[in-house]
Amino acid sequence: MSQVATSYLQALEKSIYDLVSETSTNLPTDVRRAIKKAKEAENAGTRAAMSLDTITNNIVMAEDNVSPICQDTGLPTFKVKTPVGVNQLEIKAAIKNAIVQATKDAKLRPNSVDSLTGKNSGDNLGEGVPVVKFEQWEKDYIEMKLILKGGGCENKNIQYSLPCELEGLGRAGRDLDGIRKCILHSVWQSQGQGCSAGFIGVGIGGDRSSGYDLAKEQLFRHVDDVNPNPDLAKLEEYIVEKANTFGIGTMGFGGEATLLGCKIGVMHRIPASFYVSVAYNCWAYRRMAVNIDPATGEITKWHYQEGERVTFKDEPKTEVKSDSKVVELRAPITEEQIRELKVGDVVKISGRMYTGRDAIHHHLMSHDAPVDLNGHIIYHCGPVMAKDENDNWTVKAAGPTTSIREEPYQGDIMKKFGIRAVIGKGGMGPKTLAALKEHGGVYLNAIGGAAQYYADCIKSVDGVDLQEFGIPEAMWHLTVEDFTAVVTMDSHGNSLHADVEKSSLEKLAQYAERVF
Ligand SMILES: O=C(O)C[C@H](O)C(=O)O
Ligand code: SF4
Repeated sequence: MSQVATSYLQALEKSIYDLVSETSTNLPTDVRRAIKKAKEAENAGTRAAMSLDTITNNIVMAEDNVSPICQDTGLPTFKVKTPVGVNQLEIKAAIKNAIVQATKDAKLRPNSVDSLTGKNSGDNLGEGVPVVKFEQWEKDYIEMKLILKGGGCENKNIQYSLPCELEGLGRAGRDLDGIRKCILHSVWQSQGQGCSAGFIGVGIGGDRSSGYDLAKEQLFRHVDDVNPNPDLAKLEEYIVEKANTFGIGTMGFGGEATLLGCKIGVMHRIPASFYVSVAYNCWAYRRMAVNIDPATGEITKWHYQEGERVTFKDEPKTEVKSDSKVVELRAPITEEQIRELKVGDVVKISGRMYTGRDAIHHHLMSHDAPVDLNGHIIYHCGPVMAKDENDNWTVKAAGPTTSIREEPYQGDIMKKFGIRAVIGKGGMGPKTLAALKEHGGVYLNAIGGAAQYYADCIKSVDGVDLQEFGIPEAMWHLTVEDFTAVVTMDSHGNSLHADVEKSSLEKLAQYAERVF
């Protein structure tokens, strides 16, 4: 291969690596502005304001450390437009190489799992992973867009087939008003589980797959653009305004900011089908795009950076509200200590905790635990890990994962092993709530996506079990200091999540009347 061709390929790979690293570690300017607006909407001292404080601290830390904003770096999805004549096979190969390198450098979590065997490939490659979609265009440069959309918000995507019946809103018919109801419902059903305050992309029409594609395509629009279709522009504005009256708030803790953006696209459908597809994206809205010179492989432009840059540095700190009790916890914890905790209390944990998520919960149902969990704390977390120069594990990113997935197991496992506390995000359901009451347990909510903030609380990694499940799913033994979380389900039958779900349903029901 000629010298020119080699240096083009090297430069291209480096450009893609930079795109991946930047997307994972540095939120775009338009997203930062939306988060700043959310922060300004919250009353100082509330749980929502404190959570947003943690989120903005985390954004600063991720940028400074050049480390993932959230540990779940998602399913890397590239959309590439190329001038006629550019070799797409070379671009695909360069994307794969860049992904492997970014995974080695802990800019991405190894996230590609064989769906049948459960084996993690370790390098983010796999059948259909990463997702790369090409299109040709008339322009003379390459445009490459990337979105790293995590699993928790992906799980909150929803597709409606009209006509349908919706909780709180009644019948949604095949017209603009039916569409309006579906979109409002989609935000409500997400609660805090997709790490609200979030952004939604909506696709009207198409079939089941093209509808979702259209919804996801909307996530590449600028947060502050205006839809060229006046009906959709009106609907987008309406949805953001009304969704922010639901009172779901950041992480579902209650509050003013629930939805930071709504972008709607439309396409034709066939007579029998009428889909409204909604793609929910967490606040950690990691999407970026670059233009690349096809002669040199160099980046010529970064997108989403227009306007005033919000750094979140040197912002005044929100103090913990005076009526929240702050309790220090250290495992092993007694039942008496747990029974004293009430919903709304803030806990600061120091000492040992163990990670455990989907594979561990499934495993513990039918196996012994590798360590004594009596009185201990399980953290629903799949971290990004790296080895330091002495071959010791270090934590690169470690926020909570969505706890509701463990609902079928959690109560049984707590009782079986004597676990006293679980930390996660988004809350859990009635089965776990009943078990917390019976056994003397507590659910602690951490701030989803705040992976740098929590990684900083982890002072050492003292061991690991069940590593065969892959890095995110292994049981990591961590020593933490001042790891802060909020009691959102206590041992007296109280659940903030159940309360917010109920009150937000009442708010949703106020919008049942026809508007469009
Ligand atoms: O997989 C994770 O670490 C988190 C996930 O994105 C989630 O929101 O549950
Ligand atoms: S943990 Fe939250 S912020 Fe991170 S990917 Fe999942 S939904 Fe997004």
